[in-house]
Amino acid sequence: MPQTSSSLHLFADVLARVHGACRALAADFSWPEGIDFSRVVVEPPRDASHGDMATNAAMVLAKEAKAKPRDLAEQIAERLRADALIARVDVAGPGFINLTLKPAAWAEALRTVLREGAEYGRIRGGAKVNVEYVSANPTGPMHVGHCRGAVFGDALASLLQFAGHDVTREYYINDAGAQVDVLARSAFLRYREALGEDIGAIPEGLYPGDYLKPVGQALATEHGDKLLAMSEAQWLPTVRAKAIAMMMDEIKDDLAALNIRHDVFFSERSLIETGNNKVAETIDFLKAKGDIYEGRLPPPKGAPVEDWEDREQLLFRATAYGDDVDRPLIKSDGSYTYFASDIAYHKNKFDRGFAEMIDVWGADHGGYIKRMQAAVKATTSATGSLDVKIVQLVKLLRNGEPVKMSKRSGDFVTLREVVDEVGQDAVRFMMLYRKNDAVLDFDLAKVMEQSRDNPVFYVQYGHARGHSIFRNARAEVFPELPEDAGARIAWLAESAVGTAVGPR
Ligand SMILES: NC(=[NH2+])NCCC[C@H](N)C(=O)O
Repeated sequence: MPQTSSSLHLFADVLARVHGACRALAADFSWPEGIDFSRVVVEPPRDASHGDMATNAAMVLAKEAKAKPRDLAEQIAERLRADALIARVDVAGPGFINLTLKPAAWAEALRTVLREGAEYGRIRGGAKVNVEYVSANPTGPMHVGHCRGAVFGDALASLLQFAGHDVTREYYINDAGAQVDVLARSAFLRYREALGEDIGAIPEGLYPGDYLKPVGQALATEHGDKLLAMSEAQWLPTVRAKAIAMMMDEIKDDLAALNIRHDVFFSERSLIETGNNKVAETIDFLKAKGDIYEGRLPPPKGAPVEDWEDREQLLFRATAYGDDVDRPLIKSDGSYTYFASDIAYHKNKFDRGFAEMIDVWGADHGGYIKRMQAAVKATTSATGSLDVKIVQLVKLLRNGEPVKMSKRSGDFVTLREVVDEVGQDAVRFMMLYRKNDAVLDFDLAKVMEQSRDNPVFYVQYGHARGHSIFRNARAEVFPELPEDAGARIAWLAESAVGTAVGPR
């Protein structure tokens, strides 16, 4: 993505200075060509008393620079000490470098924020980005796990959009696998129930939730008892289509309750339409490139692998693109693997103009990342990129106790139940409260409390306190500080705020 920031972030600025120091050393000491500086980071130090920022530069570059991390750190530190922005440089531990900036650097950063106002953070010349998130299977209402991916993906898309990218929010509907046939059979049972039959307990292996009752009723209204006379092969496509449509309507409603709206809903089934089979096309495309072969997979070494079969089969050469094993494309029953369709799907995104793709997936998809990235590399000749964000599980609690399943869904607590109970804002806030890759505790009782243990309340409290700071400033320090927010920002940008934040 373009990096032409109008207001270089202070951390990015300091990182550029660290890179500069390393590049100068590379020239002076003739380090080998092509050293990868991308692992160098500048972050807040773990302990604030160590300074404003810390960098791992010496630690990650030492090997290639053929120096001891500690010695290299001293050399980098020496150069950074000459930097006008930096007040103090300390080498710590095995070779960390701690930096303290001059107060003027922070004051200038604040002034930039004030000057740019609501435009702060935008870039020029954004890219077309596709963010795929939620993509929950259309087999029932969404649960709290989906909720986290939904909010995270939506916030990420909004952020990219604000920054200046041309963002498309997309949902992949998995409407082609075995699970939607199970959905159809479950709905058919509810249809018989709606016609007055006593269906007894829902058999093992079918979806038990009450949410399929309306589907059964709708089918009965639409078809009367006509479907009863048909064979399963005859009624299944009709029942499946109806059930999927009704599930998707429900999912869209649930998402709307969180103020989430996707631009594109992409059907997996549309990829394998007769006469327009994108999966077959993609397989041919990869075959022509030499990325597909007939072969046998070695038995998995560690834990059992779900799709391993000891047979000669069609394989994608994923190992040529960074994956651990080659991957099956066609199952023993002749149908495509989930992965085969997904390759065609991502190729389709690329063909629609999205070289930048981001997928937000649930915690159970961790093992699937490498193969999908390999496929994107292969189908786009490495001109497209796929970034995958995994969202970890949410532990739903009430006063510290795990919340049990709900009746409506048959097993899980639905997203709707949670939103209805605590409201959209609290849900959205809590879903972003921890990093996406850390497990999250979400206590339904706590988010309603008026206490400092409740982060939702605490942020609102912080907002109120922020206003009282301006009120006090006006009363005691700057009587001329405007009350109107816009005028206040303009005044602060022009004022001697540098002296106000610096040491006196
Ligand atoms: N392109 C993808 N594979 N997206 C993720 C799909 C997630 C899948 N439907 C699930 O519910 O687990």
